[in-house]
Amino acid sequence: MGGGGRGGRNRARTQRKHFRENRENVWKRSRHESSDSNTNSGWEPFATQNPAFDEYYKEQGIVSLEEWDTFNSVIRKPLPAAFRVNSSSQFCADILSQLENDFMKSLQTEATDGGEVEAIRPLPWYPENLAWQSNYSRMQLRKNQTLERFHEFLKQENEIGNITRQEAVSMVPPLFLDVSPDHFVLDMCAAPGSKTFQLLEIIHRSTKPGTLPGGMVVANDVDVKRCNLLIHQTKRMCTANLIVTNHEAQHFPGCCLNKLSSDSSEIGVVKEQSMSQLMFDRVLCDVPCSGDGTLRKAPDIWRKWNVGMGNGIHCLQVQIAMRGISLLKVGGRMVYSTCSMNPVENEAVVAEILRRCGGSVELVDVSCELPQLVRRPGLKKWKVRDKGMWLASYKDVPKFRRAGIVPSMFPSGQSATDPTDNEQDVSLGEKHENGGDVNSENGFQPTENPETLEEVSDHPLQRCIRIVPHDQNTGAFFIAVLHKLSPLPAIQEKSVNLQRNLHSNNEERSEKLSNEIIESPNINQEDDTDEKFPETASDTDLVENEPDETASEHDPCQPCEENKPEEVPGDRENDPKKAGGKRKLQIQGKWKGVDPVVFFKDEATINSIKTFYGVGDSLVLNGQLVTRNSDSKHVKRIYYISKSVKDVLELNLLVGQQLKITSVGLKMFERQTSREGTSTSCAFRISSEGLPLLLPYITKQILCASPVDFKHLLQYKTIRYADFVDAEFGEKASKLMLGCCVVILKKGTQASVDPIQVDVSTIAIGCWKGRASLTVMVTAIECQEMQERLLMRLEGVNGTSPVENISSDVADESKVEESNDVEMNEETEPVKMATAG
Ligand SMILES: C[S@@+](CC[C@H](N)C(=O)[O-])C[C@H]1O[C@@H](n2cnc3c(N)ncnc32)[C@H](O)[C@@H]1O
Repeated sequence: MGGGGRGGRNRARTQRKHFRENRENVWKRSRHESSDSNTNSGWEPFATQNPAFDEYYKEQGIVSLEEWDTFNSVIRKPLPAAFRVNSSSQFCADILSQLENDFMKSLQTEATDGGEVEAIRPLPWYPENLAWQSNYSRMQLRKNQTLERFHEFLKQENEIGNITRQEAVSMVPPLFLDVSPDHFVLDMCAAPGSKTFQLLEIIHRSTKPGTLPGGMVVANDVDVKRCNLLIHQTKRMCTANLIVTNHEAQHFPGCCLNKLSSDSSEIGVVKEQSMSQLMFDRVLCDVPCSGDGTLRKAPDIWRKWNVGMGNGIHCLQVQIAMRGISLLKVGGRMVYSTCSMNPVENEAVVAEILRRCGGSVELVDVSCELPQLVRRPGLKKWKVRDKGMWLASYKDVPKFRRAGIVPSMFPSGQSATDPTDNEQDVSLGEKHENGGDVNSENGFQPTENPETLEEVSDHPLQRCIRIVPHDQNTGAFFIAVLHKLSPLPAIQEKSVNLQRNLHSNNEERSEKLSNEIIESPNINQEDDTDEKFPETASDTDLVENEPDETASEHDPCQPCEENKPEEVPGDRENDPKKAGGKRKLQIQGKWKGVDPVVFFKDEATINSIKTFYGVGDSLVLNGQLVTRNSDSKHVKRIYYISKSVKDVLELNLLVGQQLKITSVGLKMFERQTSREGTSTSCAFRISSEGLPLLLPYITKQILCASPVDFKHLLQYKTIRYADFVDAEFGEKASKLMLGCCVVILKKGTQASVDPIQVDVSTIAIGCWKGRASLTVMVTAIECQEMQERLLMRLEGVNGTSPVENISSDVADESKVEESNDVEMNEETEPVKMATAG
């Protein structure tokens, strides 16, 4: 528990609108143009012709000419809908059983009339049958009435966080990352967050109730609005092991603690710092790209596609990947991936990483991993196209184009000024085929005829993975797995030192900061998810961009990318010296646009919470609670963070808040008020996200209800004490303290007097104990979900439907109170109370 599918709250509607606009749903715009939703024919609402695309990819040989027609027809068909069951959800087994025993059969009969094609099936390469693909596109699911029940199921479970809808091939990179629950993982370009969610599922996969994994995920994206999408997406996971940051990935801070700062007690945060540098066991580098692998999902790309898209983003991709490698621990694994088919964005970037890293990084042969995933080897030769010309080597690039077309785009990666320089890297490629073994003895020789002589890389690029749409009815994807064998070469070290100096400067600044201020979420609900072709972005909020340790002064990629540190004009508050003193910083935090968050250490409040709910010392609260308000008397929400996140936040403080954190922590407590007044002893209620983690530690304000009474609570939301079927339960409830309490569903033979025991199957809800009645405090959708799950479990036990009996037990519905005596007082995230009826 603590991580696992209970979110999807009040922002869902706004965010859904947001999602409707994005690439996932782009086929939908064509509704008026297409009348047939049940077949794949008649699905060409967008112009899906682009001669430049055909010419480019035919020449690059990404598929053989014999396959071209099949490839060409499949990429014009809508993408089948795919989704994944959240392995850390409490209801994972129930959902899998529902898919296998109900939907697999019923959809087959209803939708395909017993036809041969499976309506839904598990993806054979995904572990434990967790990922599924339907034979229908998302739009078909929406429009076809016979599929309505299944569509509703997908929507509800997705909103709750029990499943995640995600393109099948997009699930591949996190699998190759080989993540363990104790890993520190960096997701460099993370929004909108489908892979982050998947990483969190893996991190949380074997977590026991009331515990948290040792690892954590830092999910970063340069785009603030997309960060908000990411935050919304990952909220469904209810995790305390995530930090969301907002940086240019190529300048992601290293948070390197120099000696001065580790000895310093002036900022008084931690004397014994467990980390001295932010390094990761795993890095996911799912970079911005031209996105032509998603043509089936986003047919608008047909119209926009041109060769400049891949060429224009190559350098940024190299820089992000190199920053990723530099933040990777020795022995760690990094996955580089794109949803593009273009070798300039794929193999060329991987080859450049290998060149820059010397022998310190190897491209891993993963042919034995996920054996059921159909994949093709990476290319060893390709060409670059620019301004209507095919270029076989850098030498062919006209001088005036050399700012945009750089050597690393070519298989040799060489500028070819000195043929002897190239001996190690390239060979004559006339006779070589992509993916085959290459003899590199010949060395590179400039040629006058690029049509006949091609460069061929001698890096083992065949170890890269290409997934093409017609192999297993998916989108296209590119994946390369890299292993860091040793620290990066000396040139990289030089830049690390430079970076350390900058950190010292930061340290001076941090002396000016008050204790414990960290950056915080500033959840901005502006509605814009336009997942357009990502441009080379610059983070204008970033005032202290570090030098890219991987981009040396002679970085040939410099011309196509603005990567100079940018000072925001007039951004005085980011500089303590200019900001008018300490007080201002305390209020605003370091980063423009993000509210300050503080470690919450108000002992009186923490003790009141512990006493009220009977939480003992076995749950560490001290040091692992954060808020967004430095005035502890007016804190409204208190967030819980894992030990791993705490360590990173402390390090971040010590290094002068290099991380611009937009979200952190699991909302655990919220200030409570009621029209009836509240108990004076505790001002905070337990939030529904925090309940699973807290549940095993609660010994007071907790009751066990019979299935009948539990169901009534979900159904009627508010029940007077005298009206519970189990009178003893009603009486016990009436004797609780006024305020928040927890009701758990009694199991089988369990008697009311038995001590409450919690395990993974325990179902619990937060309630409000009023003067005359008990009211549930969960959202309408959660109530609905829980009722359905309960129904299934109870039906499963007896074979009959005890729920029908339960219904008949409702002697007098008029007894059920309509009123809701709880008043939610939160500013931005009021829990929408389920209302009776
Ligand atoms: C392919 S998408 C990532 C998809 C994401 N990994 C997922 O699975 O949901 C690329 C992302 O990179 C972000 N991006 C673009 N330039 C960036 C940069 N310089 N640093 C960090 N992120 C960047 C974009 O905002 C976009 O969200």
